[in-house]
Amino acid sequence: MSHYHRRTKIVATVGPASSSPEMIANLLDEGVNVFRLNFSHGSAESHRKQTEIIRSVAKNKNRNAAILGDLQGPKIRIGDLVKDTVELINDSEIILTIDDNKPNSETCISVGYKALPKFVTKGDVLLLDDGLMRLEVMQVDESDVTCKVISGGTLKPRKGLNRLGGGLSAPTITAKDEEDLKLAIELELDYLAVSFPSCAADLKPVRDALNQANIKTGIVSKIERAEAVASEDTLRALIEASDGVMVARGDLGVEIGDPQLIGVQKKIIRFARLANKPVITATQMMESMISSPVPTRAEVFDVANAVLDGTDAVMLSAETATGNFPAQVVRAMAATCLGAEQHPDVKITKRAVEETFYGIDTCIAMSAIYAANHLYNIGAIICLTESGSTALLMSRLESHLPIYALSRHRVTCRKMALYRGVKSIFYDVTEHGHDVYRSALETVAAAGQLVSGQRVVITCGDISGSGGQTNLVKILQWRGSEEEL
Ligand SMILES: Nc1ncnc2c1ncn2[C@@H]1O[C@H](COP(=O)(O)OP(=O)(O)OP(=O)(O)O)[C@@H](O)[C@H]1O
Ligand SMILES: CC(=O)C(=O)O
Ligand SMILES: [K+]
Ligand SMILES: [Mg+2]
Repeated sequence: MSHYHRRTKIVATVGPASSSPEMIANLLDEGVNVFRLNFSHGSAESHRKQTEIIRSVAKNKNRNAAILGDLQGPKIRIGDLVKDTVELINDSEIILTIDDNKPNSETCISVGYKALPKFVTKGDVLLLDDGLMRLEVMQVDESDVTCKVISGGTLKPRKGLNRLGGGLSAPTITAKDEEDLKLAIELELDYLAVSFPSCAADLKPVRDALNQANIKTGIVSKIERAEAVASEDTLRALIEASDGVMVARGDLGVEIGDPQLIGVQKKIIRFARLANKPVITATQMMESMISSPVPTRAEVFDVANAVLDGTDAVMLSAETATGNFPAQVVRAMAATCLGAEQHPDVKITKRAVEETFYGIDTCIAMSAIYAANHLYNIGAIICLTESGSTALLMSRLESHLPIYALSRHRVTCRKMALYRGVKSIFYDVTEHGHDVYRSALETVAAAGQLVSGQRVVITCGDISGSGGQTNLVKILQWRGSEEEL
């Protein structure tokens, strides 16, 4: 009965194509673990309603799905255009202006970001619409930036503007973000993504607000600015100050260039795992499935590559928010993850062999994975966890075995939905008295995991239920529910 489970988690952005209870149910059935609400789109009321729908559908299905809110952040966008679309012709000249009194035309486009002329200089390359169009800065004066079109195309209103190499800075938390932060706290979202932080200090307003509200929402830092990856120390400190990170390839790719992004993705994932933080790989993973029922082979390999890099989760954006095939893309992604996870490199860990552990819980978590990976006839790893930290530590090491994380806190169960290889089950340890091990094994067996005779590695604290730290690892044999242990 023991079967292989997908370890890599799937984050799906909810939008007009996926907002109904029926579609949320479909997406859960196809394997979505985390739903993303993008605060760049939709009203507070729509996000409130969506949160309610996701929670009630997940509850009916007895699924621990997390919700991730994604702040808009200081994304620099062009303003409205003189027409629905404007053609940018190669080698022609256009002006980006911050002067609100200047009339828009096909060659004069307004930009709300007032610091633009201060931050760009002659020779800079500016990218529009996630890099689809390219401009070179020819001349800068007080309110106008005159550019030559290097690579033209059809421009739509309110598209993003980036500078190659980064450096277009604005405060990380905008007035809109402050409102959305309040909403995230009101809704007690499981995770909140902060857009465009350039260093650890940028997270402080969000961290302070969450602490003040005394809620467990985890901060996910979106790595999408050249500055955040310019130095390894900055990147490490940013990851350390976060509860998780996202490789936000849409903006990061246009700032540093796709050829650089290949190595940077691997580095961010490696640093996150070493810092014991979960990591999401995002954007254009199966982009063609917005309008096609099957992914391209290149997309399948891009998703697989992120899995082999060690990502906890892969993310879908417009594919599920506005695409024509939301359920099919989740199915294709799930199948791809399962395929990639067959690679021997991600089944056994080589990490930590020469590391010194400073915490007892870290040592227990690492020992449990090593024991499980090397023990004959083992069916599962089980951890009893209050905050989920043991499950997170365990999932930083590669294994082919499922980590069953049993917690009596609903919020812990939901947050663990993001961790690679972890299956969370709601289980109130305080109701099981002296028979905790047996009931824990029965719980996992009921989930369909264990075959009689298989061994199980289980970790817990000696005073489970009081929040005491994990200090015990035990190996037990499952002999079926009718017999004695
Ligand atoms: N809630 C929503 N309502 C309407 N459209 C949405 C919604 N969420 C996403 N979309 C659409 O899906 C596209 C891709 O989704 P995504 O979340 O990546 O948006 P984005 O604006 O590119 O992201 P970001 O805000 O991170 O820059 C968006 O450009 C938008 O057109
Ligand atoms: C997700 C996002 O914001 C990006 O990829 O840029
Ligand atoms: K956003
Ligand atoms: Mg972005």
